[in-house]
Amino acid sequence: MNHKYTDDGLALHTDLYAINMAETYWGDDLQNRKAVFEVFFRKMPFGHGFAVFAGLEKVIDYLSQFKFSESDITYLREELGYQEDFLSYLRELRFTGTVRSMREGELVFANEPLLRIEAPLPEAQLIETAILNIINYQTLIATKAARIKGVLGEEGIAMEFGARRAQEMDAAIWGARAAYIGGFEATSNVRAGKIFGIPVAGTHAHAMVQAYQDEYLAFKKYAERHKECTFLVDTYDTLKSGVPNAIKVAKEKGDKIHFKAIRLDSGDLAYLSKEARKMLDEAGFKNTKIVASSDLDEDTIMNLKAQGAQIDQWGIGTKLITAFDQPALGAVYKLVSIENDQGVMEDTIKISGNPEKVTTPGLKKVYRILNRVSHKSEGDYISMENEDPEKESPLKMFHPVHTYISKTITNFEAQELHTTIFENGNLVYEPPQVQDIQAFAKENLNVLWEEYKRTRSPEDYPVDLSVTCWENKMDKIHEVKEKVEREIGK
Ligand SMILES: Nc1ncnc2c1ncn2[C@@H]1O[C@H](COP(=O)(O)OP(=O)(O)OP(=O)(O)O)[C@@H](O)[C@H]1O
Ligand SMILES: O=P(O)(O)OC[C@H]1O[C@H](OP(=O)(O)OP(=O)(O)O)[C@H](O)[C@@H]1O
Ligand SMILES: O=C(O)c1cccnc1
Repeated sequence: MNHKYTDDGLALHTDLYAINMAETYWGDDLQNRKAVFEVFFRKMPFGHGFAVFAGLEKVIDYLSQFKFSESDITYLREELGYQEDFLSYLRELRFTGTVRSMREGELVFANEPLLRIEAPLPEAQLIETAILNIINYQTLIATKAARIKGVLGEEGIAMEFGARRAQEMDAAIWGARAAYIGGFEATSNVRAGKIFGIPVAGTHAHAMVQAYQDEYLAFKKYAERHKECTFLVDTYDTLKSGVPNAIKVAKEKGDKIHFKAIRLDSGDLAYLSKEARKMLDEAGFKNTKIVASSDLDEDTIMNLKAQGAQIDQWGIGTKLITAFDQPALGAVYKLVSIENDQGVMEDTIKISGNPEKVTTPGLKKVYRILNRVSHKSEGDYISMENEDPEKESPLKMFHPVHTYISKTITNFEAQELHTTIFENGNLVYEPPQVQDIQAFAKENLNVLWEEYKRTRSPEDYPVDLSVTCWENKMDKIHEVKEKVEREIGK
């Protein structure tokens, strides 16, 4: 650790190039030039049919506190050689922009703006890394949790057990919250419980049985101090020793304890759970539940359910908290509009050989098109800022790349998905409690057809552009191409 500078702020939680770009703009007197950036991802994570947006609360904290501290300024001066006049500018810098965003728990899809940031150019540039860092991780984990919960259904209780395997402490904390947003019932992470007010749950480890070197004694001692008892039964031999010892202690203690559950953490979880269930039932403990853990994910859970495993509660760590099968969401932050020398906003575009990677220029809005008859979503619709899809009936929806895929909607409601979070630097949004966010995410699932919710090969959910938005994009592509040709010809 470099003890020369205190770590007392988050403004330096950025990539060096952002500071160098900010310096370039400032040096060119562009520090008040308005810019608009959008955050979006290009591919659905885990091949899932929907993603669950999370991270906004942390983005709000970050932007509210955005400020270079004196030690940040000293570091930039002494170690990186930035000049005094630029440092004076940075010292005074606060976030003064306007942010429109999806709400946490919203169902989101590839290629639609999750957040829109309108701010003076250097400010907007400096905050890119932190915003992506937050949204990429939390949305990924909330989506993975929703995917796992989708396989478990209402009756399968999901507990987040990942703190020890998470990519560092912040990931454990915010991952626990994201998992809760995605539908998990509890976390084993006590600090996350304290910070966010989410339910905490847990059992005990093999170490306790090893410490007593006697399984019966370990369970008995635990039961002397705890009314609620879940015994881990696989330290020596699940069926010959673990389950019988748990039953023995529960019988001896009678009403003094609540024999809540046993936990299985190794071996054939399907077989062991079925056998353990029989033993518990025969001993009169029909209400005692079975918890399973051990490298679980949605595939293993599906498999175990198909085998008739008698598991009521699921402890899920590594594969959830590290988003094991897809460790990055890949959300990006792209400039869509910039003020010109005359003070007029001009749309910008980033061209790519891959048509799916060409950005969509301009200030836009995102709507969910709800069919008034089925009450299901027809897809999301991205329009230019000044358009109102409800004024268009019938509404033409078409695939933005394969334009021949189209449909016409008549009886619909267009629900705008973005909410204003900051207005000229002022926070105008009150973040909801995480319980309400979880309920909101669950409720949102009602508008999706089942075809988008299945774990394997879900249908592609439509994210379409309005005709005006699409034409604007095509015009911009031609404009940029012509300009490049002209430059080459010179
Ligand atoms: N019946 C089953 N069907 C499919 N997968 C299962 C079944 N039972 C267990 N599994 C999964 O198989 C893997 C078993 O891993 P492994 O054999 O490495 O360890 P283990 O049995 O848990 O023992 P230990 O923890 O002592 O290494 C885990 O991912 C577990 O979730
Ligand atoms: O398998 P995961 O999905 O990551 O779930 C968390 C794992 O953490 C614990 O194991 P660990 O070996 O760390 O400790 P223990 O002694 O409690 O089993 C627990 O028993 C689970 O197996
Ligand atoms: O409470 C448990 O059983 C637990 C918690 C974290 C990791 N593994 C298990």
